[in-house]
Amino acid sequence: MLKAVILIGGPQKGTRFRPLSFEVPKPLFPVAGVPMIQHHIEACAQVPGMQEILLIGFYQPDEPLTRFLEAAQQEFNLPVRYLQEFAPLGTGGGLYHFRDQILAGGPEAFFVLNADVCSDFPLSAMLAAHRHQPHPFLLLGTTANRTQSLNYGCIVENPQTHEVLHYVEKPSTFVSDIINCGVYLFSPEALKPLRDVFQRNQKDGQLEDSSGLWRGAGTIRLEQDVFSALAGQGQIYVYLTDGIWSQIKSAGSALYASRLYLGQYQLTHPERLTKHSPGGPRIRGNVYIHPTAKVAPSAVLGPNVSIGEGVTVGEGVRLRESIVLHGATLQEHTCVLHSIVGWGSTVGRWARVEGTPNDPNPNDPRAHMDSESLFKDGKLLPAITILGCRVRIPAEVLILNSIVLPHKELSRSFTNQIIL
Ligand SMILES: Nc1nc2c(ncn2[C@@H]2O[C@H](COP(=O)(O)OP(=O)(O)O[C@H]3O[C@H](CO)[C@@H](O)[C@H](O)[C@@H]3O)[C@@H](O)[C@H]2O)c(=O)[nH]1
Repeated sequence: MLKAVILIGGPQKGTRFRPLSFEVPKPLFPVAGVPMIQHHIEACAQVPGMQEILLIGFYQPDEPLTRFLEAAQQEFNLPVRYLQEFAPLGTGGGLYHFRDQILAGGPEAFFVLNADVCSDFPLSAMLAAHRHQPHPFLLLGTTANRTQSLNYGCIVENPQTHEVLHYVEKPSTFVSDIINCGVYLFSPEALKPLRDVFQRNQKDGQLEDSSGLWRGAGTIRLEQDVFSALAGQGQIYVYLTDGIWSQIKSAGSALYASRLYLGQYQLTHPERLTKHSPGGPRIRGNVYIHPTAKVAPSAVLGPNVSIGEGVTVGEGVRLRESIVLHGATLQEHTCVLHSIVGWGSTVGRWARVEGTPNDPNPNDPRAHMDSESLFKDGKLLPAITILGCRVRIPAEVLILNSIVLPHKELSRSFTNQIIL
C-alpha cells in the first residue's frame, strides 16, 4: 500500500506569483486547463496500490480548496485530504507533525511532491527502483546547466550506485549539474531522521536561518536538515530522469509549464486537446479549450493556449502562448501573445496585449526556466504580460510587458510597467 503527500505551502509563499495568487491559492492556479496540483494527483492515482493522497500546507481551508478536494476524491475514487499546519513548518516539519496520519494503515512507502513543480512524474519507475533496492530516501534528479544549478538543491551522486554522496541546497558556487526535482519516495524509516532533527530543534528552541530569519522549533527543512546531513551515509539515493520538469515559481513559468503539459496531453490526455473542426476556430499546435468557452470560428488559437471556463473569444482574435482564465472576454480582433488574462477581465476590440517570453535557451538541453526576480537594477525586466482579475483594457491600445493589478480600468497604452 502506498500514499502520497503534496507540499502545498501557504499564503506567504508564492510571492513571485502575484497578482495571480490574490484570487486563487497558487496550487490551484490552472496550468494546461486544470489546477496545478491536479497533475500531481493524476500521477499519484495512476500508481497501483495508491491508497490516499494528503495535501499538507498552511492555507486556511477555504471554499476553492474544499471544492477542489471534493472533486478530486470523486474523480479519482481515492481519499484526498488536506492537513493544515498550525504555522509554516518548512518542507519537512509537516511530514513529521502528521506522521501518524501518513503512516496509518502501514504504507510500504510514500511519495512526497512539491506542489510548485511541473513534471511527467515517473512515480512507477521510482517505485520499481525503490523495490529493487529499498533505502529510506529516493530523490528524483535531473540535470541543469552550471549557472542555473545554483537555484536548486544540488546532488553529487556515485554514478554506479546512484547513492547521494553530497547535497547542497542552492549553493553559491557550482557543486553539481544534478538538481533536486522536489519529488521523492520515502520509506517509513525516513521519519526517524526527521524525529532526530525535531528533538534537536526542541532543545535549541528558536533557530536562526542562514538568511537571518527566525524559525519555530517545529520547523524542519528537508533539504538542509536531512538531505545535507545524511548524504554519504547510504540512506539517500537519486533516480535520474530526462523527462519534462520545470519549477512553477512565477507567472512566466506557469505559461511554460502549461506548454509542457499540453505537449504531454498528446500521450496522456489527447481528449483535452482541441482538434480543428469544420466551422470551429483555427487551431495551431496544442490548445486546450474548456467546454463552456465560446470561441468565434474566425479566431486563430495556438500554439500553447489554454482557455478557461466561460471565456468568450470574439471574431478575428489571435491568441498565442497564453492562458485566458475563467470568465474573461476577448472582444473582436484582439491580439493576445505571451500573456495571462485574469479572471473576468475584458480586452477591448483591436487591442493588443503582448509579453516577452523568457523561455529556457532552446539550444541548451539542460536549461531551465529562469524564475528570478521581476526586477533588475530597479527596473521591471521584460516578461510576459499579466492582467489581474477583472481588469478592463479599452479598445485599440497596446499593453506590452506589463503587469496590471486586479480591478484596474485602463484608459491608454502601457509598456514595461506595473500598473497598481
Ligand atoms: N506544507 C508546507 N509546505 C511548504 C512549506 N514551505 C515550502 N513548502 C512547499 O515546499 C515546496 C518547496 O518550496 P520552497 O521552500 O519554496 O523551496 P524551493 O525554492 O522551491 O526549492 C525546493 O524545490 C526545488 C525544486 O523545485 C529543489 O531543487 C530544492 O532543492 C528545494 O527542494 C513548495 O511546493 C512549497 O509550497 C511549509 O512551511 N509547509
